[in-house]
Amino acid sequence: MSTGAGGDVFATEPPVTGVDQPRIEKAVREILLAIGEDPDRDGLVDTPARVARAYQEQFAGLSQRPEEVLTTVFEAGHDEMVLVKDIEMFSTCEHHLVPFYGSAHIGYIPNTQGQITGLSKLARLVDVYARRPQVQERLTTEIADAVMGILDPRGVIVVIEAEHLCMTMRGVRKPGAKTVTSAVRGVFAKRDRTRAEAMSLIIGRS
Ligand SMILES: Nc1nc2c(ncn2[C@@H]2O[C@H](COP(=O)(O)OP(=O)(O)OP(=O)(O)O)[C@@H](O)[C@H]2O)c(=O)[nH]1
Ligand SMILES: [Zn+2]
Repeated sequence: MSTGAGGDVFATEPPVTGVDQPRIEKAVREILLAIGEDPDRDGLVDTPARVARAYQEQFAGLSQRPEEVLTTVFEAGHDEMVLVKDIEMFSTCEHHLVPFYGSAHIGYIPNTQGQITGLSKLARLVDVYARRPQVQERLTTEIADAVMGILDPRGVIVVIEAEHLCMTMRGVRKPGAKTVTSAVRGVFAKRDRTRAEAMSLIIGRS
């Protein structure tokens, strides 16, 4: 369980360049040739352009910033835990460029002014980081650090459960294996009982 403090996550953000679609098209054509396929046959002729469009979507998070997404901040005077669980997420394993997918759960305890954000904004934040080449551990800590850095809550907990297609369809071939990662900050790192309460709400165990 990662317990490091948030803060410098924004300093490591990649530059916003967007996805270069013509370059992807050229590269995909090369890959098709390299696997011994004919990129000009009927079924494949539009594939490079399709993949370029799909990558535009799959990697859209590279040109989004967490602070653009976690915008709506209310002062609701609520200073107890807020937990959004079972946020469906799809990401791309940066080692093999195949999907890993599953659920993200985000809980936080607002600061003493009761600053909260819109619930959908937490799900949008997951997408900002998931739509990048990722490893699950970094995805988890980046979400936690962004919530910490932007909402300044008393604490945050992020748990992600995912299946990696690189472990399912190739390599070790273990369908069904789930990887669970967590990152806790603030009171969730300091207080066992607070963390246990959140964990029991998230996965029914403490
Ligand atoms: N920690 C971590 N490992 C990951 C993640 N996604 C993929 N991996 C692992 O990254 C490792 C890459 O290992 P390598 O030995 O370089 O690559 P490989 O020969 O394709 O490895 P195998 O998958 O074992 O066939 C594999 O063990 C993957 O299971 C992730 O999100 N987190
Ligand atoms: Zn992989």
